[in-house]
Amino acid sequence: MAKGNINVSVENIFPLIKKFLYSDHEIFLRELISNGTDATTKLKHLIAIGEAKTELGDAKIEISIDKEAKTLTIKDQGLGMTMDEVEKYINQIAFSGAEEFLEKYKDDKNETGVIGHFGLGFYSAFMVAAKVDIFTKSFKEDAAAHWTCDGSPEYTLVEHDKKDRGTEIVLHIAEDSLDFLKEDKIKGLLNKYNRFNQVPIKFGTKKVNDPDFTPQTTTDKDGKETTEPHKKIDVDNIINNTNPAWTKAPADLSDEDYTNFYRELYPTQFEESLFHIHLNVDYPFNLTGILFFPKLSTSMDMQKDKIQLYQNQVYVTDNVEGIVPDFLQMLKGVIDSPDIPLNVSRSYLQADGAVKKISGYITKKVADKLISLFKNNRADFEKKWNDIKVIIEYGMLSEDKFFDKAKKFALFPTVADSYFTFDELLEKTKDTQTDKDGNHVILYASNKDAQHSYIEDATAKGYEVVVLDSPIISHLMQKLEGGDAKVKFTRVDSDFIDNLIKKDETAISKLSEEEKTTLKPIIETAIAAEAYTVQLEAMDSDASPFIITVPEFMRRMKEMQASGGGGMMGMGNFPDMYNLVVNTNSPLISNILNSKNADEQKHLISQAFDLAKLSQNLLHGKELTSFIKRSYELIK
Ligand SMILES: Nc1ncnc2c1ncn2[C@@H]1O[C@H](COP(=O)(O)OP(=O)(O)OP(=O)(O)O)[C@@H](O)[C@H]1O
Repeated sequence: MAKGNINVSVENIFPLIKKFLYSDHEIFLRELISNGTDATTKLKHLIAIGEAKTELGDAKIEISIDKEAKTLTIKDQGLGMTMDEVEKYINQIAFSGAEEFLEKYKDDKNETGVIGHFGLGFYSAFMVAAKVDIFTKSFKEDAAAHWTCDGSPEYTLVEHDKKDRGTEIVLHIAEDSLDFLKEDKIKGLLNKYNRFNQVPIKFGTKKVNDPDFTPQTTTDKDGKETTEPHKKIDVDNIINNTNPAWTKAPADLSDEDYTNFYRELYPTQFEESLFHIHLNVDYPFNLTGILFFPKLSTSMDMQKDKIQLYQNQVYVTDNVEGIVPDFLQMLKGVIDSPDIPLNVSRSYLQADGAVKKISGYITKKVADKLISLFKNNRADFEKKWNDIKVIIEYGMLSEDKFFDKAKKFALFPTVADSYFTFDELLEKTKDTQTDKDGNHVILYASNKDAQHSYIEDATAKGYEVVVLDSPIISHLMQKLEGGDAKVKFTRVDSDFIDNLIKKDETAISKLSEEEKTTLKPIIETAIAAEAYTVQLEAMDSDASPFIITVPEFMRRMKEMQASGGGGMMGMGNFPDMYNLVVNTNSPLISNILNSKNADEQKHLISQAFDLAKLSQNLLHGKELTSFIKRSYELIK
């Protein structure tokens, strides 16, 4: 028997391991299963190259709980260890690995940047165990070994009579970690970390129909048929799928396989995805995965279902910040890469060259997929546009390379449900919508219903009005305008129709300059205390007498500030600014001007002003009530 001291340079490493990131205690199971998985795949390799003369058999990893003995056992049928190997791998290598890991992170408890925490390895067992036994038998001829350690730096290592190949790790669960003896707890952990593990994991048994049994159907004297119940048998309860879709070649998968995988990944998500992108690269880094464009939904499940990061089919985290570009974090799916350094802080991750390349590769694959969808089936792409536009618009804003590609397929739907790319839109509108100064004006509405009357005026003139309603659209407009000094986006209600796109013809005003000077203060007084700038304009006599407009520049700056930076500082706090455009050619305005009765004048102005407000959805509360009262009076 060998007794020894694990080479301790940190005074006592075990209390430290125990304290390490309290909430992460559960990772011990993932670490031990990973060791068992490595041991199994290593053996498979040795058999394949003829170095191990044994059969792999139905090698699996078995997890079992003994509530009475208070033990949790992880047993594999991998290559096992000889006595010498235990000495080398567990007492020296594993220990120095754990030591190095703790040295790095012991002062880092609050550093949320550490993701994954891979690398603590075998000694993470001491986060939950008061004592650990290892029983191991190598595939080589040597005798089996029994190593035990109770959390002090002392261990014992003796021969053992274990006959079957592989390693059995028995954790004597500590009093403060008894939770890990509960089946549901272990089931939950296996499902979280290991449901796509490369080697099958058995946890208990389950009852299934006996395949060798055919239930008999008998007919009684009344002719009623009864079928006997199916005979049940106990089989291993294998908790994982060792060949998830992302590990297969895209050519071997049908659309249905992808749909099924989406369901497998997010069992509580009933909405299907819009389309998928299969990632598969082995140079200059290794990465596989499948990303799904979800149907946009506000349900909580959707927020919960994030992209999951795996390393060799072992779950690491669903925080992919830094690895997946920000704008694609709304996607769902899986990324698996052994090349992502996981036990490093996030700031390091973002500076890491390989990780940057991964992020760039993902962006490029997504853009390529979108281009092919757009080219191959434009009608379908148009149908999906509403669900994907926020992601694409966000991407165009945040990644210049993506902007260049997406400009070719980003769509601008019109109020009449036609979909144009930006270039098509410019081409379609360049003749009709270029003003006298050569500015090419793109008219848009943010809400088809609320801006209905303005849209009507614009379409009556033969203008195209596009519907742009994403929260970040004002930033994107700014960016698109930046690309061409002559292109200007203008919302349909930002001015009266003739001013939206100024043409050369000047309308003749029915009112003289003198009449205008008289009219303006009358209106200003009647609408006093309101934040409106009165603007007299000669318009078509059939056009509305009063029109409320919201100047484009001020509104857009406010919107940009509200949706995160980009606007002018402090603009977000400015009150809304409105113009009241008075049509001096409207017969009603002549009536107001010619009325000798001040009360009647005020009455007409209030009624027309309220109607203008109503068409901008600005009439609320007390004002709306008195408008309704006044209107009923009129029809009495
Ligand atoms: N179940 C096992 N079967 C065979 N060898 C094992 C087993 N568990 C651990 N070992 C040996 O002990 C070594 C150290 O294990 P440990 O988990 O501490 O580190 P690691 O697996 O090498 O790396 P990581 O830090 O990524 O876990 C392993 O490299 C392996 O050689």
